[in-house]
Amino acid sequence: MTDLPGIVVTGASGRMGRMLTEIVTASERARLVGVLERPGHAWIGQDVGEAMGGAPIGVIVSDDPLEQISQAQAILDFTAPAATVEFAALAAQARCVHVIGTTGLSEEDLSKINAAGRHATIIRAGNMSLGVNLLVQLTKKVAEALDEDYDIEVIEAHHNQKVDAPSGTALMLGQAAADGRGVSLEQNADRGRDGITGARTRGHIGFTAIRGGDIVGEHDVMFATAGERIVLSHIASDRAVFARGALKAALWGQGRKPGEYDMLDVLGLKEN
Ligand SMILES: NC(=O)C1=CN([C@@H]2O[C@H](COP(=O)(O)OP(=O)(O)OC[C@H]3O[C@@H](n4cnc5c(N)ncnc54)[C@H](OP(=O)(O)O)[C@@H]3O)[C@@H](O)[C@H]2O)C=CC1
Ligand SMILES: O=C(O)C1=N[C@H](C(=O)O)C[C@H](O)C1
Repeated sequence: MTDLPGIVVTGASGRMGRMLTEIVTASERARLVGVLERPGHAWIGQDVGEAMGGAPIGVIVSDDPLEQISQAQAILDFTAPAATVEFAALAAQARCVHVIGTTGLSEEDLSKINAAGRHATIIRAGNMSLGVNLLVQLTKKVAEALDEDYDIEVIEAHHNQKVDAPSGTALMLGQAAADGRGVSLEQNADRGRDGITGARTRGHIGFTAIRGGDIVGEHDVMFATAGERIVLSHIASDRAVFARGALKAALWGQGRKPGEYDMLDVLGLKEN
């Protein structure tokens, strides 16, 4: 029992933090050794099971990331960019696995995470579900097969509390489309249309973000041309798909050398 990898969940009271805490607690392949929230949070010092409205599980919510991470084999981190950069540095110190689901990371954040990857095993993806990672590979293949007569549009929908747009998943799908086409996403992305925009630029990859209610996460990649449209689609209806993917990544990362990996590595979907 005690040789199971010890997992710390960050942002425990968040939508994903709660789901991750439940999934790790129920797992027979890992043990929950710590949960984190920010200093001053109402949950600090409480048993996380009770804080979530259930029975105690013997894990107390802490605001001390250094102490928690130093006793763990992996951190599951779905929080916010500033927190994730801090946790990556601590994961590097502790030489452990850092599974990053946080989206909305800036180039500066990414370069700090990359530096942490010299000592930590970092697995980062804007979406940890099997379905979306398959969709990424399908998008690349369809984009490879079609020319610029097909306009590519990525449409995403999320709940009304989401703070970043386009979603991390939409950016993964846009990147896959750009890779399939052999072009740079930065130079071809069309991320905000408003007013007299002029006609669509041939070859651009468009992004549209819908925010409403409690939508968990929906993504379409549309290839539209005169007379027909192909739409590749994914709907997440339960956050458990992300949490299960994150735990799978943490287990896959055990004993893996430091560096940066993604879910395609974990799921064996990466093409050479
Ligand atoms: N890759 C994937 O598969 C998925 C990624 N995500 C991403 O995960 C992130 C979180 O999403 P979601 O759970 O919906 O967001 P929530 O806002 O519900 O949860 C985020 C949690 O992180 C906490 N937090 C922020 N800073 C710190 C800190 N310094 N120390 C400890 N805890 C901290 C927040 O606390 P407080 O409320 O006090 O700020 C909050 O509890 C987003 O970036 C989202 O896009 C979501 C789902 C799937
Ligand atoms: O914030 C969310 O909720 C989600 N975020 C991720 C993203 O930005 O793509 C993944 C999922 O779609 C849910």
